[in-house]
Amino acid sequence: MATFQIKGGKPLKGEITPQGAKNEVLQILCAVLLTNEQVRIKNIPDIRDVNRLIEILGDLGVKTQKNGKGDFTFQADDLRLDYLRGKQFRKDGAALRGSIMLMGPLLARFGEAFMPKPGGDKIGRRRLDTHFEGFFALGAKYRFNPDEDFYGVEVDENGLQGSYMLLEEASVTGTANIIMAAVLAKGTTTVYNAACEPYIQQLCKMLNRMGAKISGISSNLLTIEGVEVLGGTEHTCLPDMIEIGSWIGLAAMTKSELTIKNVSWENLGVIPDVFKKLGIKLERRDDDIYIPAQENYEIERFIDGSILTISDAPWPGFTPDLLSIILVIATQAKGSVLVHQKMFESRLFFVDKLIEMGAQIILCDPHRATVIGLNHETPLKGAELTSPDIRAGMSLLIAALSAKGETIIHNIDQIDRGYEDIDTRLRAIGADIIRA
Ligand SMILES: CC(=O)N[C@H]1[C@@H](OP(=O)(O)OP(=O)(O)OC[C@H]2O[C@@H](n3ccc(=O)[nH]c3=O)[C@H](O)[C@@H]2O)O[C@H](CO)[C@@H](O)[C@@H]1O
Ligand SMILES: C=C(OP(=O)(O)O)C(=O)O
Repeated sequence: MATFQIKGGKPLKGEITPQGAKNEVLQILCAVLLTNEQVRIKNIPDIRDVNRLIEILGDLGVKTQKNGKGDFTFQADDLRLDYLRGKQFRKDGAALRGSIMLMGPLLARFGEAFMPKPGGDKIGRRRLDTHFEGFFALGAKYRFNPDEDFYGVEVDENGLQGSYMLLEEASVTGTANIIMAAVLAKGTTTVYNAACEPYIQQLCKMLNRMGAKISGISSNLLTIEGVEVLGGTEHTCLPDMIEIGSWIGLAAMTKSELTIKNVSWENLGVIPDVFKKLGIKLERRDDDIYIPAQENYEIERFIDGSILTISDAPWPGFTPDLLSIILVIATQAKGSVLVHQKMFESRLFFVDKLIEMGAQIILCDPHRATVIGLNHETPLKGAELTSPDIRAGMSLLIAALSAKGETIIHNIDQIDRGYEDIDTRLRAIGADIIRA
């Protein structure tokens, strides 16, 4: 398995263009199944999870044509649905989280859908109740008694029927699945407590261009009037906000001057402000983020003087996918912060590795860690580490680039799952990193 060898402590400098958004493109790719016409998608990142989903679509019979870098045309006009019942799909589908979103479009268009228990990061329990409760509200039933590893749902000859649903939680992939099922259902579906991340907004806008009738986009109350058929379209994915946050963190930790190009500011929500609360200076320059080289950054306190807490929440709250990055940056800030990861149970355990590198962190419980910043007075020191999940992996990479000495990171497949060509892009701005 590949590793990264990093010699840290060097300031970096230059421009970075963020890749297309992983979690958006996974939804958008599944939506190509909703029409037999061509769908062209641009700004697709060349990362492992996305490439796997494109392969699954190909095995399912979707015609795939590459027009250029990150630019593909798909056509789902002649599918091999038996692939979904075979052993190969059990293996392929289980390799990533995003494949669960094949279910909604398949159910809507073909009346049945199968799915192995999806993969993705091992960051605690990742239940699927919202997805299934949504399908059941639209009239679907289990095709067979679900076992732990394989699910099947179907709908009778009357097809899916629109209905009202109040989701138990604002699940991102769950909401995407329900929307993709409901666009072809008979009648009107109302989804309250819907997730409303830019990923979901983008999906809804694309579906409307295909002929769907979705209103309430960007709110948590969606109204979807079912239509009989959807047509082709073109779609361009947003820049990846999680990658943008990762670059901000990297700049601060390594005292680097970076410009992040074309970030789509209006889709970043609270992300820039949360980094500013850690004392990081960043400027809006047109649609870019400019981060000057900074010797220090000081964590703010709450107005009453108490220690700052940064926690995750469904959009427009702060995304859980950036908390690991926040945690690593805080290790070299001036001041203290409590990082509270409310959604996932096992995402903070990687702090052990940062502690090994010399960070001052107290893991209070699986959801909360207090970080006492070193104010760049004592650098982290190089270590041999294994990347446990995609965002912890990127955080360790950032720690390594700021650290004194050499760090080796194993299991970098986890990082490649979500960050395109990361070592080449880092070398281009001056990092000393080798893939071995
Ligand atoms: C492929 C993809 O798009 N993955 C993202 C998606 O995963 P995914 O869609 O799997 O995550 P969900 O939104 O379903 O839920 C994530 C976790 O948060 C909990 N939860 C969720 C909503 C809520 O209101 N309260 C609550 O506690 C869930 O129980 C679960 O443990 O959204 C997550 C939450 O932003 C991100 O971390 C993942 O990167
Ligand atoms: C948790 C993540 O991904 P996935 O849902 O694909 O595991 C992530 O992108 O941070």
